[in-house]
Amino acid sequence: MVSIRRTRPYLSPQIRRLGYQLELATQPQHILEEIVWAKETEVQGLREHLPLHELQKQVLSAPVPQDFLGALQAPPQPGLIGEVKKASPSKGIIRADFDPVAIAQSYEKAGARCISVLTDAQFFQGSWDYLSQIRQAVSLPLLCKEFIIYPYQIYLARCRGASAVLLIAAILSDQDLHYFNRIIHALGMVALVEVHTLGELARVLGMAGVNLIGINNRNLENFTTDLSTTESLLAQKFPEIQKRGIVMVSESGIHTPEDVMRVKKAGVQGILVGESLMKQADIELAVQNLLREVK
Ligand SMILES: O=P(O)(O)OC[C@@H](O)[C@@H](O)c1c[nH]c2ccccc12
Repeated sequence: MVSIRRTRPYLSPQIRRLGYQLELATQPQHILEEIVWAKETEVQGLREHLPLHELQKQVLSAPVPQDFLGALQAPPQPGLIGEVKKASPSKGIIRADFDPVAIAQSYEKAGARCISVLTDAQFFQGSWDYLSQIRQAVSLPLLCKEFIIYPYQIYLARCRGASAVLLIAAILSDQDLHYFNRIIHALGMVALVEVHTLGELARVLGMAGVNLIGINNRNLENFTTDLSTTESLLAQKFPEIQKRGIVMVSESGIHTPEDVMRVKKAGVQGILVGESLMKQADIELAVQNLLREVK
């Protein structure tokens, strides 16, 4: 179970001088905590550059989002969400020769249903600009792959052309998850709510209005991936998920056509794949090969 402290614990020098023995680990305990602490500062900077009320005005003239959910519901399944990913904290640079627009166009040509765009600069070498650039170059629905901790980022995603926004259950309280999901829907988008444990899945299923859930196969503490995460979580909650018609996505660690069939059998309608496609020179060919058993 990964738990995070939403902000960096801070003790002023004056308080420290009082000499109480405060058992406070001031270093981040894992990568997710480190990323979320950095986001706090980043969003503060974004707000200074463009205040929320200005951003909200821009939303009014932004184009209507595409149907992300509909794209994943179309046969044959699972549909591919291809991720535009230059680097990650665990792998470093994944693709040195990185042209986000060209990559997105290859995904579209090869039959991906949606595209995931990493917007985090510090840890994934992504960019908010990639989202707008890709929006102009392809017609597929786009997922904003961000560490959302404020509604501000949701409005920004909508302005930059996203149709879906990632919400990570591990970093949000139930209240924030529910509230952010509602904002995303109110803006005409859909939330991909990401879980990686049974406890998180149960939390999310306890919430009304969730219609798209991603199971992350990556262990967030040691970065290993294991597709049995998708199998085991789905097996334990399948009747409820099916009854509610929730669209399920398997995320991370999908490398081969066999992997694709394995998560299909587990019951997902979509797959989110980055690294294994980004590592290959010809992305179009790589997608066609990955999806060759999907009929
Ligand atoms: O590169 P992979 O193993 O195919 O994984 C893609 C995607 O699932 C992964 O990038 C991801 C899943 N959840 C996230 C949350 C934040 C950043 C990245 C991610």
